[in-house]
Amino acid sequence: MRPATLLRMPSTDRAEHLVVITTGGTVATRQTSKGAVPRLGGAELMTRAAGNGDLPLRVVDLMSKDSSAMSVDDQFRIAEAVLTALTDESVRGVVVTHGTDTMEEITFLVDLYLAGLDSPSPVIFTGAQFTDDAPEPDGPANLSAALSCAADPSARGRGVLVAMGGTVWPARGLFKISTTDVRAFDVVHPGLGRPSVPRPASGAASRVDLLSLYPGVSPALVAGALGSGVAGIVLSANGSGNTHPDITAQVAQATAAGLAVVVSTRVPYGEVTATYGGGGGAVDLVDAGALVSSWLRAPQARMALVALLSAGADHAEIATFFAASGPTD
Ligand SMILES: NC(=O)C[C@H](N)C(=O)O
Repeated sequence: MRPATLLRMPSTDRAEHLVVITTGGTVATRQTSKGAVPRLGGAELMTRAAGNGDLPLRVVDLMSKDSSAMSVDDQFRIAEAVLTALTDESVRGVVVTHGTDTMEEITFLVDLYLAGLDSPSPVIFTGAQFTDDAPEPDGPANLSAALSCAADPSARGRGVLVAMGGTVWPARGLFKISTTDVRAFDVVHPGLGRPSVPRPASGAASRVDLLSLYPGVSPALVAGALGSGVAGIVLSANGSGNTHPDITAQVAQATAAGLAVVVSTRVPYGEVTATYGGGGGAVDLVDAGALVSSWLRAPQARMALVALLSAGADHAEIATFFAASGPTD
């Protein structure tokens, strides 16, 4: 494989190239006496990668963070960097290196905005499960695969993709399935719709909480969120969107106060449909004013709600978005 070449051209006279945006994550991580932390910048990462063919690379070292430590502002900065890169006509594709812990959120957020653009250029995220100084780091192969994918004409127009562990996944429906396996991800369904959301003028304007529900959960969980100034709540409920009746009463209070409440599930696969009643079923939650996210799991449903509320979407527009996020076939 040919080693990566870094672009050294003035910005006014650029040849076709790929942009690599680095953000940290295990792919850039080394062991220290205080645990593994991101240490490598883009130039060092590129010495380990190939696969970009004849296309030179322009590297943007945007941040160096573990993905679990990202703020929503960081996530919007990453989205902005990708979308800005795509405005340059000489950019054939964008690769983003990122931690795997919250890969499902960032790839989904970027795809929400990419879906509203007229840009077929591939946007490929990648990362690693093993640190750069591990005996067999997976980062170099993943990075090379991401560069190949970004340079591959067949990746054009497919939205944000994730290349890792020898597989390429779409962003919509993605979730992390293993803390250690190189096959780190799966999707709830391979062909989900890609409704877009308008970009807000200045990043995320709305805070959304994600609450995990379980037998015996305290209704104070929802009450606490309601009193904390959030604009929306996503419930990671049980089964096909069910919970305890005490939660339903709190949801009714939250929706009456103007909050958007969206029901998802902690179950990885299958459709969430309002089927059960009994006080805490999804039928009751919908009666209490909640919306159902039939396919997007809680982390991506939360990101959707952050973007929708930041764009000023109302209840009907939020419902339309989730209805359009199911399988297209
Ligand atoms: N494999 C990884 O990248 C995990 C790391 N904690 C991160 O998300 O940044």
